[in-house]
Amino acid sequence: GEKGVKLLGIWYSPFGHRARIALEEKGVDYEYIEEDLSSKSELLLKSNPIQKKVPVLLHNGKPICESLIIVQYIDEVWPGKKPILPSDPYDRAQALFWSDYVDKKIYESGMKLLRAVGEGQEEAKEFTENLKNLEAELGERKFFGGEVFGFVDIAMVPFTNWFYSCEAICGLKVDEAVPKLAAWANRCRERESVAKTLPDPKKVLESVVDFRKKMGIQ
Ligand SMILES: N[C@@H](CCC(=O)N[C@@H](CSO)C(=O)NCC(=O)O)C(=O)O
Repeated sequence: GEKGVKLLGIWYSPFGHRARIALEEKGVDYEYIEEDLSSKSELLLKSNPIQKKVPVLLHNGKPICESLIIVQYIDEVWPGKKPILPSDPYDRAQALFWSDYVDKKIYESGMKLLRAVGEGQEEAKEFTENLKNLEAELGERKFFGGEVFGFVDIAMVPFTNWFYSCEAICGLKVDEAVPKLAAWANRCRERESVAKTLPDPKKVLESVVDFRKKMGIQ
């Protein structure tokens, strides 16, 4: 296996899951290091002094920060099998557009929903609309990469772990709202790289409930 590959992460972070799924897809041996964000390690502060966030990939002692940049780096350093980003410039641009969409629209509206006070109907509506745009982009394809489980698939699949919490907290039935996207999520979750990386959605719900309690959200 590859010497000197470490990933700093935190168990619940969809951003860290992206990097782990990419490493697993490429068959790269790596050491996973769980971070404690309540008292950040020297290694994290030294490796990512600007953002002080996880994930951080350490490759031969050199840090790479930001999850989508880490995935792109992994794709370039271990090109071998299973390309993650398309080689065609136009397809690449579309992949970067939709992964950015996940980062901005899906993540932010999803977080607003998980933090919603009361029924969260407005937040659920916005989150659902954003999911519908993704579903339209997927269309009838197997993956966002077409036949290939690629960059946008890796960018988005960790956030499907929030669907269970969305239903528990505000009754949003994602598989009814976006059935084709829900089917895509199930296809992805059958992959070993995803199955061994994503935590149990019930455990994620516990941490969301715990977070809401800490924030005094009813
Ligand atoms: N754009 C970045 C986001 C990483 C992030 O928010 N990481 C969080 C943990 S997951 O919610 C984090 O490290 N937070 C620590 C802090 O904000 O102090 C990426 O894609 O890697």
